[in-house]
Amino acid sequence: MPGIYLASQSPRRSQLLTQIGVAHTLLLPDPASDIAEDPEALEDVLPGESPDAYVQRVTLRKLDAAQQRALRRALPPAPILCADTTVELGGQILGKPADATEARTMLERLSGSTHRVLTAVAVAHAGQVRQALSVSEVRFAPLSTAEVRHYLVSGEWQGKAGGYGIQGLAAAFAAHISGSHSGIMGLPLHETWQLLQALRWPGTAAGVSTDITGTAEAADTIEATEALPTQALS
Ligand SMILES: Cc1cn([C@H]2C[C@H](O)[C@@H](COP(=O)(O)OP(=O)(O)OP(=O)(O)O)O2)c(=O)[nH]c1=O
Repeated sequence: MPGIYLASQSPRRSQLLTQIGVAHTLLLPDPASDIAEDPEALEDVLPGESPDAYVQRVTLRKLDAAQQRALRRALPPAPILCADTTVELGGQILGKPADATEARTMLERLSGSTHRVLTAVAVAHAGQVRQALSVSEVRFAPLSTAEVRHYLVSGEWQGKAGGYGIQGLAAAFAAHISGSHSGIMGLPLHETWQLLQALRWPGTAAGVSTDITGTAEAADTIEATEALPTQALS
């Protein structure tokens, strides 16, 4: 069963895709042209841009860079999937903290309040681009100084939008969540599955068919994962 291309350096996104049985190959930037094609270099928020518009724009930039990468490498055609996650508090975007001091500031701001986690996912295939936006709300309990310090020492804030990962220690801080748990982690699985189904891609055909039972569907998708183990194309 053919796989899709996942253009993401985030191991979580690959794990989440595997969780729903979508075989995939990583399509990562060339180390030599990292800066030229790295859309994060173009991640500045535009004047007046809303967080929702921002996260979708960045995702489409990532997708565009990934499509060019696939063309340059003359890869066999298959859907290319990208995503971007950002945290929004009081209309302000909280990206990935650069260091522990910035992570502390973010955690102190998130403490005792509700923020939104936005994850945009986009897929390109056969001249079509489809995109979805997952919006979740997370309410953090008031955090003590000791809790913040302990969290900073764990290092789990690194590389995470808003300075925390819901899949780790910070789960203890989340008093209430509404939306998509996988979306908060970086890849909203329901929306992703819907996008892939809309393409009628064979790797997700089990989900497209209407005459397949739940058991057969699960067997199909497991087979698909095993048939093409995840590998990096860097
Ligand atoms: C809020 C939150 C974010 N995150 C992560 C998801 C994303 O990996 C990261 C936000 O960074 P992104 O820029 O979305 O993604 P990335 O740089 O890790 O990977 P790539 O651009 O190559 O796809 O924050 C969690 O893992 N858990 C959480 O609870």
